[in-house]
Amino acid sequence: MSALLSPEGLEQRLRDVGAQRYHDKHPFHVRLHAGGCTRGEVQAWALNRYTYQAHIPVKDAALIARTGSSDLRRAWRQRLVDHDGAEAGEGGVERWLRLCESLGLERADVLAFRGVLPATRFAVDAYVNFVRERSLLEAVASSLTELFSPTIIRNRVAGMLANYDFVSPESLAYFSARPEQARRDVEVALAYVTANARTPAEQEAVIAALEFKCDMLWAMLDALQHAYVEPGHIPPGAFVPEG
Ligand SMILES: O=C(O)c1cc(C(=O)O)c2c(n1)C(=O)C(=O)c1cc(C(=O)O)[nH]c1-2
Repeated sequence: MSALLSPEGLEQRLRDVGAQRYHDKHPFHVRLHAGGCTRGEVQAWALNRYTYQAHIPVKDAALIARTGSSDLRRAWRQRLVDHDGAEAGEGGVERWLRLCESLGLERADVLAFRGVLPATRFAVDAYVNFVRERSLLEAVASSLTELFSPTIIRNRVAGMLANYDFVSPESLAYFSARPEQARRDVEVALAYVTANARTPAEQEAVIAALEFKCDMLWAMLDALQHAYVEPGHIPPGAFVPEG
């Protein structure tokens, strides 16, 4: 039986999970950021990642529906505004669609999830179901990959702007707001987790939830790598790059 960790000790264990398993280390991301991807591979990444983006507010709404705490609902609802916008035509999901369009994808195809890899759908569904079905503590903890997202986003934007002539600061506008939003999201989630994981078993469940989330993000990139890079087996019905 493990000992009860201090809040700082728990945070350190969570940071260790990211250091070992976060998707910044995945070969597909390394290739994407270093300029090694073809335009078709970048399109496939953006198209598949749209599935994740579109379901983030679905899982956040599911989490809000599960809590009896006004404080948690009030803090968490900002995420819905960030992704869905305060008005139609605003917000992160819309900005991700514009990124896809700027890469030459048809908006209607992206919105319909046309050509998305089966493994992307399964991974994203697993995340939404995790947040619906596991304890509220685990659901909150699973968002904590955002501890690590500001660094990968900074590296991605710098790398993609330096290496691809078909990418512009406007096309990457999605990422401008994210580091600050992630910092605020993490503050809420980390405070919740450290206050509510009060037994060694609860702390282990929090750590396992973050491992699950890292695995899910990793699996999405494994699917992209397998389909579009090595060995290049595109599943039936999935997006086929031109040329
Ligand atoms: O670009 C990235 O690598 C990255 C990673 C993550 C993440 O770690 O889950 C998120 C995002 N971006 C992101 O933009 C985002 O809105 C987001 C929400 C969440 C979440 O689990 O609630 N993760 C992430």
